[in-house]
Amino acid sequence: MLLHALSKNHNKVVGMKPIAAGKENGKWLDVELLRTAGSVQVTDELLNPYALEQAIAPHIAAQSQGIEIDMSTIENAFHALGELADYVIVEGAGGFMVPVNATQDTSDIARLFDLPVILVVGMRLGCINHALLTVQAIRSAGLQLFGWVANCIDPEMRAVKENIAALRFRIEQPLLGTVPYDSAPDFQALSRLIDLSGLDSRRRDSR
Ligand SMILES: Nc1ncnc2c1ncn2[C@@H]1O[C@H](COP(=O)(O)OP(=O)(O)OP(=O)(O)O)[C@@H](O)[C@H]1O
Ligand SMILES: C[C@H](N)[C@H](N)CCCCCC(=O)O
Ligand SMILES: [Mg+2]
Repeated sequence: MLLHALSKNHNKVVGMKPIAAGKENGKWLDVELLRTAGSVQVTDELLNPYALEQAIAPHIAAQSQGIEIDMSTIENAFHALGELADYVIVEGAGGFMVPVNATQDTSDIARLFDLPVILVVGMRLGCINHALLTVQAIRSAGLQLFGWVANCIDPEMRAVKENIAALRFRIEQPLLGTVPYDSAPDFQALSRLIDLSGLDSRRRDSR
């Protein structure tokens, strides 16, 4: 949805999944989704430098395959994608502070490139605490939270509106959109719910 939303104003957008853990039917789903949503075709080596077999924490999945995740491999791929596209959206794995090797975690990927962070909050009981802790972690990593997305992953959740309001009140950065529960999403159509106009003003500000 983010890639489709960006494509409206920018020709060349690409997704990156530095580390994918877990195959489904022989494929890494996030990698397939990102490849389809991007407007620039790139190799899997750039889009997804680390494709791990098991759907478990990446440092454990990597270790079980005798692989060590090396940030310089991710860095090279990211820079190569940056040459090919106007925007690269980098998807994390499992959250903001998930270990990728003995000393580094997913927040280090964002730090390596000083990326503005988009926090996707899976709306369910416990998400307020989870989201606010993540906002604090983003700040203490020295990164900028660009905005957040409310993703309605639980069709049974009670007081969804009130929960979103509670987060809006407590998170300074904008809510970029609310994604409804949808078991067969049309990402292109749903992208109308995402507002990334702040990215362009951010670009203007930095000139
Ligand atoms: N809005 C939604 N409506 C219905 N199901 C959803 C929604 N968002 C996510 N899901 C389902 O929840 C599961 C986990 O979602 P998803 O894979 O997008 O999480 P993720 O945060 O990208 O995970 P990872 O960090 O591993 O990439 C998937 O089965 C997905 O289909
Ligand atoms: C496999 C899964 N979909 C994610 N890619 C990895 C989740 C790792 C979570 C690690 C943890 O916080 O305990
Ligand atoms: Mg994902």
